[in-house]
Amino acid sequence: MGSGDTLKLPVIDFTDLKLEANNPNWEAVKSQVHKALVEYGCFEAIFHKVPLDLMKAIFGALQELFDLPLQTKILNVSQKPYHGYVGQYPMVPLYESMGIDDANVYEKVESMTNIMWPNGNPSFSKTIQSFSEQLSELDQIIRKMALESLGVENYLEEHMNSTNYLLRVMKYKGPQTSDTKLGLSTHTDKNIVTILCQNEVEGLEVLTKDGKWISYKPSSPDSFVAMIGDSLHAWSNGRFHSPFHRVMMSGNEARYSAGLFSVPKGGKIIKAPEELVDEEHPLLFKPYDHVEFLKYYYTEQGQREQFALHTYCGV
Ligand SMILES: O=C(O)CCC(=O)C(=O)O
Ligand SMILES: [Fe+2]
Repeated sequence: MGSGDTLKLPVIDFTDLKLEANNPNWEAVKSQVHKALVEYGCFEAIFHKVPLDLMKAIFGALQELFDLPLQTKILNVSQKPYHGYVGQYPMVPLYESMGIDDANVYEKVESMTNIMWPNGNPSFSKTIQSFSEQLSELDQIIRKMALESLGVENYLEEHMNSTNYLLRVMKYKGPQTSDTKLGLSTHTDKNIVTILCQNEVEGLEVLTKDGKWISYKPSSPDSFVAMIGDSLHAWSNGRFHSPFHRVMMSGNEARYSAGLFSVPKGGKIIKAPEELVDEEHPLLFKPYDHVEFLKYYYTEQGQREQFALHTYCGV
């Protein structure tokens, strides 16, 4: 499995598409989304709603955040596993990250900001909140198209209301060598949909179903990576793929990235709609609670599993 140079993620243009307004391109883009989610579980989205100065501001804010002393950063703790500060892991020494729960809600962001900066930092809060809010429209467009394309749009409202937004921000130190070093280990995301963006330093790689690594290279300044997580894989009864991916780093420069994760709320049971279960598509996963699954995933056994969800609740 070498890194493929010629392979590329599908690119899908969301220009002028809105959640609430009709657009003649909706159907055509929807079928591209469907195809990409079935074949790759992932694609590059061109989405202009996040202005370039907000993109610049977000990477400035990330630098400011990760420049704080470690004693301060570890004060960002969360009840949910992997939602707080993560870093200083011997397996991935270049990596650190922080989670901001309900990042599209100003008061929620502000309470996290005030832990990091006891005297407040409203411009940080505003940047994080507006970025998350603007980008959440892309998440909602993709999920609407995904459900429509499966013919189960009658579940849309329930599906949308059962999630909240976690913004995870990442810093990967440059390894100070031209050799390639592991930034973040191979994994699948556990949530519904992830939307990623990065500063000018590349490193994200996505594994195809037939075992080839695609190195992601954004084709425009308005590019994001959209990716399916295990929850939507399970909910769609396997129709949509959730791809393995990792981050590989080389060189001197730090890589900053941000991911908007739509995450099932605690207590919500993930269960494939009956319309998606039939003789040809037998049920793949028993209904499960996402937060309970995460607790299992972050145990020692869960961490050793390549397909943790299969072991946890596979039929
Ligand atoms: O930094 C990236 O581009 C990827 C991060 C990632 O895969 C994750 O946080 O789940
Ligand atoms: Fe990921």
